[in-house]
Amino acid sequence: MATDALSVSELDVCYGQSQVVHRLSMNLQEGRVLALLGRNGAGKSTSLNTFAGLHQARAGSIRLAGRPVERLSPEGIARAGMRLVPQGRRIFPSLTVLENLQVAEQAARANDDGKHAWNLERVYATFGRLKERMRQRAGTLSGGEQQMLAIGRALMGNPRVLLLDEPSEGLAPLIVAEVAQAIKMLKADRLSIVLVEQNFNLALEVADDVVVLNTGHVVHAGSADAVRAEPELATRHLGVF
Ligand SMILES: Nc1ncnc2c1ncn2[C@@H]1O[C@H](COP(=O)(O)OP(=O)(O)OP(=O)(O)O)[C@@H](O)[C@H]1O
Repeated sequence: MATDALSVSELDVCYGQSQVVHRLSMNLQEGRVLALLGRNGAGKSTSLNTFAGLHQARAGSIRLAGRPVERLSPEGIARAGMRLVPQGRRIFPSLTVLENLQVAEQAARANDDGKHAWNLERVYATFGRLKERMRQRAGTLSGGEQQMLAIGRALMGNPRVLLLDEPSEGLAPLIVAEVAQAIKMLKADRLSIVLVEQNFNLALEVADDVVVLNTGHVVHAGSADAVRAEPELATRHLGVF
């Protein structure tokens, strides 16, 4: 059987004495999108940040294409092929679109193996809007364009796994549809994606697999098809939908 792109096993994460993720296990197969859902405070961002090395897990393992990464630094994990697009996007607002992408490119090339599957041209081909706006300061882009730029920056590092933390946050419905399109394109490119979302409809539109967290515990895991057929499987844990 093929090795999973990302395999998380029995992960415990704490802030001080307070445990916020309990024995989280999940597997992401290559070229698939796994939606990690849950109410506010369920532990979704904490989980994603732990995968990316920003928090140390108290216990458990995180394997990227079979390789344990839970002891690596965030930079080491990024180099190994897993990139986080954080909540709030964190682009450089005073730099242009092009400069933002170039900074990401330089950081990636300083320590890679010479293979550049993603480059400026390919990012522009994927997100035409970024090409149109390449001389514009990133801080003046719309929310949706900033999200595309944040994803573009991550792609410049040639990830095999992308971690997307609430990409639709604060975006108008039309723009959310563009984000959904972008995620589908990346999936068609065989990227493997963990998507944290409050937007249930967006998540179900693009996901293959669904994991629902409630106060840091997995309360549902299964195929997105099953949730599409019976939304109640997930919605009863999500409250607001
Ligand atoms: N730096 C921190 N120190 C202490 N507790 C934290 C910290 N960050 C988050 N928490 C707590 O950990 C729990 C999980 O938070 P987390 O941000 O992972 O949830 P989430 O599911 O991503 O929710 P949201 O959608 O609101 O971002 C919450 O109870 C939160 O208050």
